[in-house]
Amino acid sequence: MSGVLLWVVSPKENASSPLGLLPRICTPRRSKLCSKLGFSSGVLAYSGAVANPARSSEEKVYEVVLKQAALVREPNTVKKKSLDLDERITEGLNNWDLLNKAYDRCGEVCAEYAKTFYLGTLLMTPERRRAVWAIYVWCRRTDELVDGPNASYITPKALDRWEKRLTDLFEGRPYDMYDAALSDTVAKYPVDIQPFRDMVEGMRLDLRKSRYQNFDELYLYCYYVAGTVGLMSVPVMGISRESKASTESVYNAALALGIANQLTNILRDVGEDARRGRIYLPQDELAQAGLSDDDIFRGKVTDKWQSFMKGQIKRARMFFDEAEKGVSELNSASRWPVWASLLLYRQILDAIEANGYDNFTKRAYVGKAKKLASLPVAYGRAILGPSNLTKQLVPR
Ligand SMILES: CC(C)=CCC/C(C)=C/CC/C(C)=C/CC/C(C)=C/[C@@H]1[C@@H](COP(=O)(O)OP(=O)(O)O)[C@]1(C)CC/C=C(\C)CC/C=C(\C)CCC=C(C)C
Ligand SMILES: [Mn+2]
Repeated sequence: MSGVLLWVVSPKENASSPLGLLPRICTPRRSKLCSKLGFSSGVLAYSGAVANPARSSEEKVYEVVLKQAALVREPNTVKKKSLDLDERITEGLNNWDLLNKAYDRCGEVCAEYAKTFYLGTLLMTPERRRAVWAIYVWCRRTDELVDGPNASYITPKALDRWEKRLTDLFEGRPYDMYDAALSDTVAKYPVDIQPFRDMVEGMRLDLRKSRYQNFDELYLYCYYVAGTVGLMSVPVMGISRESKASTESVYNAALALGIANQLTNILRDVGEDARRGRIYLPQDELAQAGLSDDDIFRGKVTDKWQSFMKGQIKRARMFFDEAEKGVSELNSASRWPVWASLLLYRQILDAIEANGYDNFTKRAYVGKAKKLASLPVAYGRAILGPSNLTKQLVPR
């Protein structure tokens, strides 16, 4: 995989170190829009937000949610050029063969990097399945830019080039096979470029920032790198025709699942991140708990650490709870992989608890037996259709 990423790194940039600190002081506020925004008050309460004229991250992100929901309702407003494959990759093949091959390759990458998820996608219709693979591969490649073997060569300029390439593929000018698959997907489904751009923004943030002052800042980061995945996926996975939920509420749930996954990822990887000089925990909450960066670097499990971790885990679970409300509203064939991924990822939090909150030296993981046991549970939930409890606010 890393080979296909090298193009964004110019030889000149190889020499420079991309890691630097540029902390940004954010000014969150506890929004009255809380319930309207679809965040449980408990979730917001944890953000430690105070009255302030600046918009909170939740509000900024909610604007994107509304935009995505509107696109699904009015798909015709999205005008995309048809796929115009580059000569470099069309030579000797017609577009049809090429596209099938491109999607197959996406499936292979997906199977290699995320086996359980890949198996889940096999339950989806062939069209949807390959579109999800194409999105997965683009996300994985984007993440690899800052997390993969060539990460130390990645500069903001390289990310600018990656974003330019993204624009090109949305306009029907894919650069390589994987891009060609995504280019086709975004032409077929009402997928907007904004969440993709925002994910690249998250990678920029990772290059320049290694501390988060408060939960509002961390929330924005989690949106960029993971909430975006939820917003990208819903138009492809589809909302059930029987669903009476509003489109916004489904997108909100998708966003919440991305945030929950990322928060869990962060809590699992505290030790690993600290060894790279990174602390993805709200600084103000650490201070309130009587903890400092040095405590994290020392990596000793103390009473203070345990009680801090309990609060962080509680918040991550709230986002999972928020996400649960939307899964049943998805198309029936998409529900099982999403339930499976939700149940599996959430169990990482249980594993952190079972490790006595030692996420400095122990890696929390879900064992094979538990993974297997979760699959029929996910299936059971997936066969239950959309709830009748939510009111349809807008036609779909
Ligand atoms: C069915 C399903 C899960 C679909 C999503 C498929 C998809 C496009 C996944 C892309 C994931 C990806 C490669 C993201 C790049 C950034 C990243 C790596 C984020 C972290 C994922 C965990 O990966 P890992 O443990 O390998 O992390 P390391 O890189 O090793 O540190 C994240 C924690 C976030 C992933 C976020 C999601 C999968 C969002 C899921 C939300 C939905 C699919 C929406 C579901 C809809 C409703 C209504 C709930
Ligand atoms: Mn990663």
